Amino acid sequence: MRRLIVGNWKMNGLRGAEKEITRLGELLTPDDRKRADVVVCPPATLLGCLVEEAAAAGIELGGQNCHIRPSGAHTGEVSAEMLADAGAKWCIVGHSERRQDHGERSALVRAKAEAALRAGLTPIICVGEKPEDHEAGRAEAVVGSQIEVAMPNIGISGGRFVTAYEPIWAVGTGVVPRPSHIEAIHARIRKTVGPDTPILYGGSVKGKNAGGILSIPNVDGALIGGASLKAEDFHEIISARWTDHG
Ligand SMILES: O=C(CO)COP(=O)(O)O
Repeated sequence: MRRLIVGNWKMNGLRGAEKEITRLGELLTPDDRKRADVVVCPPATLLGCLVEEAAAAGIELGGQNCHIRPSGAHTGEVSAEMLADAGAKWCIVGHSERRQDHGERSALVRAKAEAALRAGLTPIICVGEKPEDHEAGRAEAVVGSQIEVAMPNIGISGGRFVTAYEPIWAVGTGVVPRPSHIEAIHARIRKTVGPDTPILYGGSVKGKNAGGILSIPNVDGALIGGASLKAEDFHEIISARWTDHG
């Protein structure tokens, strides 16, 4: 089965980043393209600059966040319509850095996912437990309730969405959960989202561990931070060998 590999550049990238996209396009082999769909989510300021290079490289673009309204008096915000207008096809919502830094809760994340759907974008809904929840053995319960609340109304624009499990203690730390942990949480998410919604894993995915992670049952792709910034590193992940779990 094809995997979905998404790069989240976070607050990184200035003009000139086009060359990373072009380089990635050069690195992707026909076999890579057969095995994976590739999406890059740069800062909103770069979307317009990267559109041509991304199209030439066969890569889709996404936003990293959106407002719940299409337009209006919301200083400093970017709407899903604006992201779509700038060339995005996807939008990350509910990333743990937004939940932590901006107090976003799952009900707001759901409203953002629905706004993305109304704008014709595919939302990538992030969930994941804090270190203290993990240590207390509450990961499954916490993630289960996050996804139950954040899941959009299926009736909106066909309702296609993607989920991403990113345990906060694994984001940017170099620590990766045991495969059995990832498997258990993905199985819990699957129960809520059903068989057709891709579930990505995110948190310290690198070229070296990507094949193993992408071989875990119910891991349909990966959401990558640091290792998506350089085309070579990102390509190492996309070209990793995984085994299908049917
Ligand atoms: O937050 C992430 C992707 O959204 C994961 O970040 P890292 O890959 O840098 O751990």
